[in-house]
Amino acid sequence: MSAIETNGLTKRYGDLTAVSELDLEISEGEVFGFLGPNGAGKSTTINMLLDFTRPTSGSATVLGYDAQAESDEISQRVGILPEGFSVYERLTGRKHVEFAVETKGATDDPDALLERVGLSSEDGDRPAGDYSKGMRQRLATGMALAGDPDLLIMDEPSTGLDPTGIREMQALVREEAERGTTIFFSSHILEHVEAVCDRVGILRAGELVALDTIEGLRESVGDGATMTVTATGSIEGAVDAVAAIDGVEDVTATGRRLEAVVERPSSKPLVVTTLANTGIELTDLRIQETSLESMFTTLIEGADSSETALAADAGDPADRGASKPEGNA
Ligand SMILES: Nc1ncnc2c1ncn2[C@@H]1O[C@H](COP(=O)(O)OP(=O)(O)OP(=O)(O)O)[C@@H](O)[C@H]1O
Repeated sequence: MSAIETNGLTKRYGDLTAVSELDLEISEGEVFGFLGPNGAGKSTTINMLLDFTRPTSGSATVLGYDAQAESDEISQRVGILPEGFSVYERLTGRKHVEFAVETKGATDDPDALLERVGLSSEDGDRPAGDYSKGMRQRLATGMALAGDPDLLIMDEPSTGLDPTGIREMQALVREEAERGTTIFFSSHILEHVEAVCDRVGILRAGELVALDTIEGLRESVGDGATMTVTATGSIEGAVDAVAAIDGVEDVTATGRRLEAVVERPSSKPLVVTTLANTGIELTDLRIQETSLESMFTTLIEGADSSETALAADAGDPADRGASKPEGNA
């Protein structure tokens, strides 16, 4: 059974197609990164999976249940970290978690859940209105973990977290995945997605423009990594042999140093074996990968464009367009 399956899932708001004919299949236990610039349709997709928004056409199943007809079954088994989570100012953090545990009909120890997300028992005693942005995000994550969900849906989970918080969040995602939880993780912070996701889907203006592992995406986009090798003696005689390798370009050598641009990851080891075959002994090898940012720019905007809303840095979340659940009425 797939954890999430969508077939032709489409949402239109008047003339605007927020999500267009989305076909996705996410396996159980997979950590899936859902990427895209602001307004690409990530939250709208999540809202349809959780039946907060009704699709215009198409269908979706979550944990084998129909997203519309069986949304109650789904909500019992899914932990949700919503975008723009707001707290009940006067209620303590612990009360929030207790509420989440009760809603799930579960028996988790609230303090254990708080501890898992880096909040102490003393933090749990404080009104959540006094929490910092990062603490609120941790609290929301603790609430999402109530009842040991089979699927965690996290909309921009790193919002408001400091670098330590981000590392802890990534560790938590990995831990959950090891326990067999499927994780659907929406973000536009590429590094965070690369750090934890098995596969990524990239949405652009409601359309899925890529679906692969990060490594697979590098392969398909053309990696453009720069390899610099240093040899024990002159390496200039090896330029032609290296330039003849498929996927290797712009080979230059001066003295003991050779530099080449490698378009495909699979060509990198070929550079090393080719040099070894010509009897050259290497003392150093450096690879400067293309930044994730430029790779995603290529995927989203096309190679010629310099403009992209997708950034390596999230910027201020307050600047992002909020998409609130619209309810089913
Ligand atoms: N209730 C609504 N009514 C009208 N348009 C909407 C509504 N909700 C979303 N949209 C539009 O649908 C498109 C997709 O929005 P969505 O919030 O899904 O994007 P997103 O990828 O989650 O963006 P972000 O990264 O900024 O959160 C946007 O153009 C948005 O303005």
